Amino acid sequence: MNTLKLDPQRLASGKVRLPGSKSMANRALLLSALASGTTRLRNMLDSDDTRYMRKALIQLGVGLREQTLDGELVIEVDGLGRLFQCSESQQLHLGNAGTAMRPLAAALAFSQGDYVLTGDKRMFERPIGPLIEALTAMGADIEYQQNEGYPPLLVHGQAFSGGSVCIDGSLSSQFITALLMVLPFNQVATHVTLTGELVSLPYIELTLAMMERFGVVVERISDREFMVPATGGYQSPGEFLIEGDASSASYFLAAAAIAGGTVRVEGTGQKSLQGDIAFASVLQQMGAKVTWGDDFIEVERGRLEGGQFDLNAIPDAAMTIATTALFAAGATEIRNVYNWRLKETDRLAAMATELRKTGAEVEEGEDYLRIVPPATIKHAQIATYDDHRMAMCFALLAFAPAGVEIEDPACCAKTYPDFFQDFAKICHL
Ligand SMILES: O=C(O)C1=C[C@@H](OP(=O)(O)O)[C@@H](O)[C@H](O)C1
Ligand SMILES: C=C(OP(=O)(O)O)C(=O)O
Repeated sequence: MNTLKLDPQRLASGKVRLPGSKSMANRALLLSALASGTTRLRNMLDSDDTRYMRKALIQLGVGLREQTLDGELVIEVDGLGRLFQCSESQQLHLGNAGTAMRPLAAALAFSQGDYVLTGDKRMFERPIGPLIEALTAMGADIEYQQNEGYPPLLVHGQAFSGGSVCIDGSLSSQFITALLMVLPFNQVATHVTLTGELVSLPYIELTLAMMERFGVVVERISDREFMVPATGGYQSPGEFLIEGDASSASYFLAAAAIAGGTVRVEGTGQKSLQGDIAFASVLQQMGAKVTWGDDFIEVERGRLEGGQFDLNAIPDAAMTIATTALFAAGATEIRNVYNWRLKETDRLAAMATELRKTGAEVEEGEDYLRIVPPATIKHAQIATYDDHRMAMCFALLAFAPAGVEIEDPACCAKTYPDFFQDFAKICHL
């Protein structure tokens, strides 16, 4: 087992230019592939999740050209101006990338051809049933190859039928995102009704904002009803800049809040389309000092106090609050995060187990964690469960008196291959 030992650090300070947002990168790749015209995607993230998407698009016949300019990855995508059409059946391996599996399942359901969508073992445990039900109601023909409701999938491309659909958004917003992104290709405008207790709402806003940049304006009839116009597809905006990843920003901002001095992340800011910038507001509520710019966020240390936070809107950055809680006075309760259980690992169980190794007292509920920090954070060897965010959020224990050891640090490649190099740059003895 490869482990990374982080010796105890005294101070966090410096600037970090963030890698591109995974959520924006995979949406932008797919929208560009389907749009009419060529799109130049700036600040592309180069990580496992975006590589799965890129590779799949190439297999589906999309022309992608890569260039690195001053360290920035730029990808030019020759849009098809239609859905996919493959004469031979294609097997797409999508790793554990939810943002590739869900949107591609929807796009391929109404493309021509037969497709197998497969991935890592964990992907076979992550539900997709509510999306497949909605697609099927619109005419799709999709078979589950192993277990009902889960990938791998066998998709026989079909034409759309009908102009209205309901979709359950209580397990993942990605189902709604996936459905919305394919619907402009329907022959008629589609009335979409969202059912269930909705989760991760800012990601739906991100989808709508990005569809708009590609020429499709979805009408909001109410909080739960949308009308997606039948535009025949998307128009390339020419160039699209992928913002710095706001979830990745959370590790650096939390480091400053815990250890001081001042850390600035660049590439995202108060005008961001990403919901995870709200992480900085949670740090502020805990006592950190936050300064917002249009393209940066800066945090200075404050006296951190725990509290009760409903973090349903920012499930990814919420994991960073769980490790920050070890450095706060009093208990922290992270509420309304049931779908942590459906992600790279069962994050509620994994988080509770690993936090306890530090001496913290942790209560794990069905959809919450209550964390009481220990008097002194103990040295621990942290298991990471092939979950990039477990590896990255526990790096904060470098600011504990005895440091930390992180198992399999390379799993951070899912969204941030250079994370530990960048983290080392803001750590000071
Ligand atoms: O749409 C997206 O880009 C994402 C939505 C969220 O998933 P859920 O909607 O399943 O919570 C988030 O956790 C994931 O990392 C990215
Ligand atoms: C939940 C995550 O990934 P995915 O896009 O695979 O759902 C994540 O990045 O934390």
